[in-house]
Amino acid sequence: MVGETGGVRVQEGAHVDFVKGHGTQNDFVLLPDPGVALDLTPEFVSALCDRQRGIGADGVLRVATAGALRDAGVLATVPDGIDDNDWFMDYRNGDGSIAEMCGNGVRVFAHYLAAHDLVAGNDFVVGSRAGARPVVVHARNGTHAEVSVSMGKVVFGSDSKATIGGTTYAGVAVDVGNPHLACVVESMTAETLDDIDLTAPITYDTGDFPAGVNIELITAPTPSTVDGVTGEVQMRVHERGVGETRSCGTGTVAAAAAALRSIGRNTGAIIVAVPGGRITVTIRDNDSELRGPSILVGAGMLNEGWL
Ligand SMILES: N[C@@H](CCC[C@H](N)C(=O)O)C(=O)O
Repeated sequence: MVGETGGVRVQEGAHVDFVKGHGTQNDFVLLPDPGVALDLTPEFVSALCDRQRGIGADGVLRVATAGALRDAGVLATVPDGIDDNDWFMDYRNGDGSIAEMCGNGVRVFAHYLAAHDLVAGNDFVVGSRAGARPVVVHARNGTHAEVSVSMGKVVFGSDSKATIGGTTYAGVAVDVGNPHLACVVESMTAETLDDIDLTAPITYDTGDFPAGVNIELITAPTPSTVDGVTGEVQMRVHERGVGETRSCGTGTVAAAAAALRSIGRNTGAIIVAVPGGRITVTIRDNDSELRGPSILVGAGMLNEGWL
């Protein structure tokens, strides 16, 4: 038997719990759904993420194991490197579209798992459509955590460009499991970056990015004052499927790699300052790492028929 809760078909008698969290103010609604009872239609996800008629968020993270998602037909197969019993971040953008990976989301997801004793220890794998993402929860309580994520190898593509509100920015395609156009703008200052209108119309080369793209505008790196860190940049982002967000974890990895490349380096650590906070990204030859905060804001239950 199924009933309707907020427009979502669920087993009768079930209700829909949610948790709200954010990583550097990139915010998410987490839906614990171990039985994969929820049908995350684009209509439902976009209503839930709507800041007037829903809970409000940049994206949705369904919490279920990889095997359960496959058995329910949400995943065609479990990606390599992920076990059936691993928790899998089933990520949706605010417009309801599916994305391969979310770097801020995976930190919040890992914090939620650890805070709810759903994993043994602080060092475990989170599954994503881009593959396994090993995480370490360094310090946490039920509200705050510091989490690092191994984000895999960063792959550069071709040079490309985007036009935002009539101004064209040159950048480079960067694959961090999802697609990015990272534009390091030598002449840009923190102030001129602030002044850019990211609600203005945006065009990019759809030949380079047939599945859409996340676009980062980045200042040139300045030397860091933090020990062992190569440099610092400021970044703003326009996310595929969302619009401007106050942070994008995969975007900070793309930005750090592009910033290092702009000073002739392939590896190093960069602090990326975004409107929502600061993230440390380390780029290595065959791997990258994102380290930053997670905050679990609160929890609640969706009222039946809210949608
Ligand atoms: N905010 C995320 C990225 C979410 C996915 C992105 N919008 C896409 O469509 O690729 C992050 O923190 O990485």
